[in-house]
Amino acid sequence: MPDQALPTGENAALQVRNLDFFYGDFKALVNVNMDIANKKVTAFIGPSGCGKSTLLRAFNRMYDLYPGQRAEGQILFHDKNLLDKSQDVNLVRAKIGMVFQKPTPFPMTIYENIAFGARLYEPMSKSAMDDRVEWALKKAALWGEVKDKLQQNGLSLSGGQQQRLCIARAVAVKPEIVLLDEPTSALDPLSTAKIEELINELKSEYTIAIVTHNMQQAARISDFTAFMYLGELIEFNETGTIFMQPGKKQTEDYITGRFG
Ligand SMILES: Nc1ncnc2c1ncn2[C@@H]1O[C@H](COP(=O)(O)OP(=O)(O)OP(=O)(O)O)[C@@H](O)[C@H]1O
Repeated sequence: MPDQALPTGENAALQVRNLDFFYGDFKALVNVNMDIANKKVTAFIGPSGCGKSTLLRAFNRMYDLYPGQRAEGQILFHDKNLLDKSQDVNLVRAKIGMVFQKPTPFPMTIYENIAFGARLYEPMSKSAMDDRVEWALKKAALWGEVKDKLQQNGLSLSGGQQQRLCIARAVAVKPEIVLLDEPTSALDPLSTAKIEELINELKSEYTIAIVTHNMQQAARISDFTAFMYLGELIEFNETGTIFMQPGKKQTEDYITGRFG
């Protein structure tokens, strides 16, 4: 018996409907349908090239930056299709933030790494910004390590700290959803554990979608897991069910390491 029902309608932060995605003529996502649960962690797993990052990048229209890439179908966010050209893409990205595989701090101070994005979306006084920077760094469990060196370059931090800085930068804009694309694959086990702990804390306030190649990580931190293969969503369920009683042979083969 799953300990939580699959998200539907009112408890979904995003509703994905008949989503196809194209890189030029190549169809990388085929008719994806799923709901992303509000204030839960949803993990995306599957072999390399199955479309996990493509799906995540559709959630905040990151692909819009690249000519020749297009999504068809619907991703409903507060009852509106965020794929519609009429939707303000900057607003979508303010509400749906993203953290990438490789830590990507801006080449500026730790303070400015946080303040830069926050300022773009919400002009505020210096003291309000000081508070926001401290708040975001605390949310990302980094404040204690950097509070005395906020004017140091963000690139001077360790890889794990840089990734937490990127999470702080995403959170500083006060998004509703945080997308994490393999956020720990470039990190050592200790930094990975810190980020996993952080994800667990963040989910009380944010909806989180994470792509991971690490099966144990998906099992440890997610409430729901989606298994993808060749651009299709093969199976989506409560994480315990996916790992203990997968419904499809392909899912079972993947999680037991028989392919992928
Ligand atoms: N910019 C691009 N142009 C053309 N095809 C692309 C592009 N990016 C991805 N693809 C193709 O789309 C498919 C899905 O790629 P995607 O990066 O979403 O997979 P993934 O599951 O995230 O893989 P990985 O686990 O290796 O990161 C693959 O066949 C890939 O080759």
